[in-house]
Amino acid sequence: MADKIAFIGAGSMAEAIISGILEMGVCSNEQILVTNKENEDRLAYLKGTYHVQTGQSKDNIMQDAAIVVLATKPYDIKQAIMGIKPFVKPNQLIISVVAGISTDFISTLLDKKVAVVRAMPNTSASIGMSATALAAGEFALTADMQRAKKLFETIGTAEIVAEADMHAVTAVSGSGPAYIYYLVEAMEKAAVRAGLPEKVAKQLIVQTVLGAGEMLQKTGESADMLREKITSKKRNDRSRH
Ligand SMILES: NC(=O)C1=CN([C@@H]2O[C@H](COP(=O)(O)OP(=O)(O)OC[C@H]3O[C@@H](n4cnc5c(N)ncnc54)[C@H](OP(=O)(O)O)[C@@H]3O)[C@@H](O)[C@H]2O)C=CC1
Ligand SMILES: O=C(O)[C@@H]1CCC=N1
Repeated sequence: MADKIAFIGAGSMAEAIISGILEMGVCSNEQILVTNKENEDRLAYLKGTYHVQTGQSKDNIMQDAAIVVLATKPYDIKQAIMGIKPFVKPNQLIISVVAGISTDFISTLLDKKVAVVRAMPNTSASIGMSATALAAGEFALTADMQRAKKLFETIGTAEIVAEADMHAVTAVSGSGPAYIYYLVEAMEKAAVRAGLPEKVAKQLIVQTVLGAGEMLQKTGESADMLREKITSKKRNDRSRH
């Protein structure tokens, strides 16, 4: 894929996708263009770290982009769309990763029959391990969905779902890594409290999380079956199977 990709929003999610697609060699650094609202330090950081093109001119950022990724917080999306609206071209593919914002809302604001795809990746995109769900907007054709799917498959897995399911996806896999990190934080604190050196505790916990994830994937066994193999019953409990 040699398309130029413009990012409207330069936060955690934009960085995770940028880092992932560069790592996977989807496109070159110069083919990634990034803008934000006002934070120049953030753009300088992204330019310095990933050697991507950055700037505040929405016109320049949008000019040759084949794909435009909307990556602002939900409460900023209206202003962000109004900022790029004059520069959106009919052949551009708009991909929004913004939680809770429908493709209809975006299309209505753009007031153009341009393809809009809603995506819900997660921050593991930065290491090529995102679980992404995609939903088609009214003007997104099968070819647009395939293009979006191909892009997100370079940074993990990608599933096409009904747009009505996107709220559930956001809770499950979009926010999913946070549940795991929260669990790890608690395990680390408990391990140190129980006397383990912090470094040893971290190593044991990370490997445990990795191993459990791989067990779920490789054995195909259900989570409750796998859990039961660990949570030994009392000696006289015969309900074990
Ligand atoms: N973080 C995550 O794990 C995931 C996030 N998402 C979704 O991705 C979106 C972005 O989240 P996240 O990256 O965490 O948020 P951040 O707050 O880290 O980044 C938001 C970015 O949007 C920019 N922005 C705000 N207003 C405008 C504007 N008018 N024009 C251009 N850029 C603008 C901000 O710029 P400035 O700093 O200058 O204000 C900032 O760069 C959210 O909608 C979220 O729901 C989806 C999946 C996972
Ligand atoms: O806080 C948010 O907006 C997002 C949704 C998915 C993960 N975090």
